[in-house]
Amino acid sequence: MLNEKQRAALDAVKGGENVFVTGPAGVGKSLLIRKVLEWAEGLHMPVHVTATTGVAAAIVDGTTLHAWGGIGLGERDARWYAKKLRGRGGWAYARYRQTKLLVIDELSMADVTYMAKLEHVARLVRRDSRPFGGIQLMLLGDFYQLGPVQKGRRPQFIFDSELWEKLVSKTIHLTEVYRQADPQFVDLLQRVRVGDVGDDLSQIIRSSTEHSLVNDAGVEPTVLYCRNVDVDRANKAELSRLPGEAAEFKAVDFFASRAAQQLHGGNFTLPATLQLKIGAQVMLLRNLDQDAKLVNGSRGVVEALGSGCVTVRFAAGTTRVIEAHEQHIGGTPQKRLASRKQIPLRLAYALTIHKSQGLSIDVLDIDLRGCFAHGQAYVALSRATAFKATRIKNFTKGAVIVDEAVASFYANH
Ligand SMILES: Nc1ncnc2c1ncn2[C@@H]1O[C@H](COP(=O)(O)OP(=O)(O)OP(=O)(O)O)[C@@H](O)[C@H]1O
Repeated sequence: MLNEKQRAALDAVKGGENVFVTGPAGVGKSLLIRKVLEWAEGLHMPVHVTATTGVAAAIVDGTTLHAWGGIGLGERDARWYAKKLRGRGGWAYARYRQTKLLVIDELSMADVTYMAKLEHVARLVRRDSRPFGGIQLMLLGDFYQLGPVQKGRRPQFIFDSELWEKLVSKTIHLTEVYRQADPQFVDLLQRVRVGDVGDDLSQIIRSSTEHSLVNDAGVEPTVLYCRNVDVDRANKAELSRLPGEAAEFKAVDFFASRAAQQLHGGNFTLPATLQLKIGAQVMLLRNLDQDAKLVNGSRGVVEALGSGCVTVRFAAGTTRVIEAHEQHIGGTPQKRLASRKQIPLRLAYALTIHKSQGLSIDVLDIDLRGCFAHGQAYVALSRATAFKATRIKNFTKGAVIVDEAVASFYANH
């Protein structure tokens, strides 16, 4: 059952508004997307669900916004893309023409320049001068979570651009947090979210290092790190500790052209090579069975290795044979543009905080050493479902970084 604010958001979408749905982590933004889809399916309304990153897209069973847009990184002039899309006809063109409602999840990570280019291309392709060429938008995200990745620079948030007023006609704040049941933990997270971390709170957070994390069905907690190097090191070290030779699964890639390869080759969420041993801790990379709680982010332990399949005992209690899955980027099932076939698993001893945005993680070990980005500590902590099942190492007040622009956006909206 949707709560009042979730219903208001759904009604605003039904009423044709360009809605921005925001609020803390775990308030049901992703759930709302599923409700919008159910409504739109009943009307046979063409809706496209996208997210700003591949990981976030997999959580809501959508594609990346880049795959929807079909303009690569958008480095050229909007007119050039519009001409090319029109001239080629094809699916990218049809997507622009047919989409009535475009859902964009994890908007906080949207790149402003890219979004402005996409909006302009949509107007040109659809020959419609309204914002986004008249495509209705449902935008979701929390700007207190991670922002766009811009090396060495302060992130530029989309709400700070001229585009914002054009894109959003209504903002709805969801406030009821569902991911965590304990009100004290919810309050702790709210304070970390806005950077209100005093000595009292720091002490409580540091006391979490004494929590003994219970293993659910023999699955070790996943450690969230700030940096890729720490994640790779931890995953390799843990795998090498297991006895025996690792089995290697190589992905089978398909690209319709060299351009498709250059554009999409690095965008798959499935790994190019996957090394596993019996006993290895893994994470599922696709939504396999919602009812059995086998979703993107579900963790388990490898029980058996077959040829082209892996048996995993999941923390939720189920054991499943996981077979290769084909991930498509761009194109359509009839006309592939880029695809990768691979077992949808990755080693899950460790994960970067950036890759965890959007996930719920039941038993969580966090190492905040080297925290460098706005929202990073909050994203890590808010993945947890219970404080007692969370351990936070290397916490300092300095790890909680809040961009002033975000604070003033929420003060004014
Ligand atoms: N109205 C509701 N009643 C009961 N449970 C709900 C409701 N809305 C959401 N939930 C549950 O709360 C949990 C968190 O929801 P969801 O993942 O959609 O949050 P989110 O806002 O997208 O989080 P994040 O910002 O971290 O991506 C999910 O398990 C979801 O099923």
